Amino acid sequence: MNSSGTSAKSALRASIRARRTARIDASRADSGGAPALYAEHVAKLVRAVRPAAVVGYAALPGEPSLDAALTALLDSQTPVLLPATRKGEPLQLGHVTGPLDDLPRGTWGIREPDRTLPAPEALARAADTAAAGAGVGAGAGAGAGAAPILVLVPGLAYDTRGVRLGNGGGFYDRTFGPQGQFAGGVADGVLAPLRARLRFVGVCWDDERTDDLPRAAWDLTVGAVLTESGLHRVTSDT
Ligand SMILES: Nc1ncnc2c1ncn2[C@@H]1O[C@H](COP(=O)(O)OP(=O)(O)OP(=O)(O)O)[C@@H](O)[C@H]1O
Repeated sequence: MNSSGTSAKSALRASIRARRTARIDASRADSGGAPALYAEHVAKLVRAVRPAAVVGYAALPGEPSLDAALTALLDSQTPVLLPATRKGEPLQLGHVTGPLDDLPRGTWGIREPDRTLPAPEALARAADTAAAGAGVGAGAGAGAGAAPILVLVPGLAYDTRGVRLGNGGGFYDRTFGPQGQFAGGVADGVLAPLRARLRFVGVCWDDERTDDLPRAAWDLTVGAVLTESGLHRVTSDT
């Protein structure tokens, strides 16, 4: 991506962050039904996808909150993992075992699980645990028919092709993007089957869906975008 793409991204981030700040102020007056809407849409998605595990995120003020959605998944015994960030590194992931509000706050005040692993390892274990529970036999490469892993990806904006504008740290790109931790040759016997199970769904607000975002070679794209109004398929795979 050229420097005009980079500055276009920065300008867009600034305007979306300003709108999110205004949203926080507005929601103080109106307690808002958005978390319930996201919970409803996530529940519907989970019923359709039947994932072995769901990777969520613990929202900061202004971001769409998945707290109600993830709490409902935990109540129904669906394994939920949350990310932990370390500057300049791919995401780590850890299982949530108790109430989201009990989680310690890590970098940038984000609630993070205290026991985490690199994402490939964490997801391979989650997949194995789910397979053992279903009596299918362990192995991240449990191959065709293995249950997907749903990854709910927070974004400042998504375009109609599923291109994402993140917060600028590159965490999701380093982990799941085309040049990230899961990238590798087709001959990669461990990562390839695990990667094939990942289903990326972006999460943002309706007014953050846009026609065309600048896209860098490393940017993660998603297969659908979830907003307060529901699930939106992307137009084509990029
Ligand atoms: N696979 C990778 N390895 C190393 N650095 C990477 C990789 N992918 C992205 N980056 C770096 O991350 C930085 C941020 O990228 P970008 O602006 O696309 O982030 P973002 O998608 O908005 O952020 P985030 O995923 O944290 O929300 C860039 O400087 C980029 O070089």
